[in-house]
Amino acid sequence: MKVSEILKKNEVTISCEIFPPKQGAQLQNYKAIAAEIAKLKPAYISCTYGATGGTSDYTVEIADAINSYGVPAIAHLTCVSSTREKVHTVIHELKERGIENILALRGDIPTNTDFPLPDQYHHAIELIREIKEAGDFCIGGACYPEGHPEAANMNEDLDHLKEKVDAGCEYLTTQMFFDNNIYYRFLYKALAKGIDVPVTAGIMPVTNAAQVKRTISLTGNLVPAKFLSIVDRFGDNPAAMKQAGIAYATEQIIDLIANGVNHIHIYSMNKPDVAAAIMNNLSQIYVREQA
Ligand SMILES: NC(=O)C1=CN([C@@H]2O[C@H](COP(=O)(O)OP(=O)(O)OC[C@H]3O[C@@H](n4cnc5c(N)ncnc54)[C@H](O)[C@@H]3O)[C@@H](O)[C@H]2O)C=CC1
Ligand SMILES: Nc1nc(=O)c2c([nH]1)NC[C@@H]1CN(c3ccc(C(=O)N[C@@H](CCC(=O)O)C(=O)O)cc3)CN21
Repeated sequence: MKVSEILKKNEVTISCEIFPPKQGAQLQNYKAIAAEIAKLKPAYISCTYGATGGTSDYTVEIADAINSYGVPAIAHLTCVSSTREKVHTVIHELKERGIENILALRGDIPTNTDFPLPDQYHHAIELIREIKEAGDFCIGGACYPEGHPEAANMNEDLDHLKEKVDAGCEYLTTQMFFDNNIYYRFLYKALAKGIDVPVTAGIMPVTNAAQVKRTISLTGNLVPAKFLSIVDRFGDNPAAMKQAGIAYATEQIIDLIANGVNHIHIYSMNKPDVAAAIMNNLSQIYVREQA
């Protein structure tokens, strides 16, 4: 099923995100993680492409497995560290396997190579246009409520975002944020630019202290004082930090839904227990059909 169809319904959706195995890791274990998250009945599950050391070779496999568990899959696809040939091969594989949803991304710029390489991709929009040409996919894009760290300013970043939507992005998913006001302000600015596709709110449950550093380096964001005091107080007590991180994410989600935001994307990242705890906290708020 296309994610654009799911997001059209006037109801709350909660989705999850996982990453593929690193080279040499057991694919079967990652499929088992996907199956566990699928049991929670999220609206869809997305699988990253080469992020965090996971290898892009397995994204198609994992997306296929997600679909087989009865949950719509989104395969991420990044282009900046890839050749056109490789990208077209992956698009072809996705089509063959009946994977209808692609999150079209530029991707993080590798630190060990020169950028830009001649004759290669520079921005997500080039990938969006090529996917659109290649078949009947539902295409999503990324957006940055605090501005992309490489963007000169928010205004320019939003102009590029509008171009991505005009090129065929049917929905957008946000970079993680820890203060909902940042998301609300972003929605107003995006609307003012004429960006009127659904913008799913990306929530990252930070359940250990090491993730805080990782998150700041991924996003270039500041984290609010309220969040930092949680890390300060509970960072070296893993069980307490996990509980506090789950509560923080739950509270963010409840505030979003209470204020009319229907679509929440949890960066659950291969932690079925964390995804389950949040879903359980929302059991009367996000009610799904029983199997
Ligand atoms: N590997 C994965 O699965 C995921 C990766 N990401 C990350 O998101 C980040 C960037 O990806 P996207 O948002 O897809 O990139 P993008 O190409 O849309 O934007 C990246 C930067 O380039 C600027 N830009 C965009 N189009 C432009 C144009 N035509 N001319 C000049 N400047 C332009 C933007 O304002 C922004 O600063 C990366 O850091 C990526 O790795 C995000 C989610 C998942
Ligand atoms: N700049 C950027 N690059 C990305 O790849 C990316 C984003 N932003 N934002 C949205 C999602 C979120 N991503 C994430 C989020 C969290 C972890 C994370 O916490 N990783 C852990 C565990 C990794 C492992 O077990 O291998 C880590 O410590 O790195 C990784 C990728 C990938 N995506």
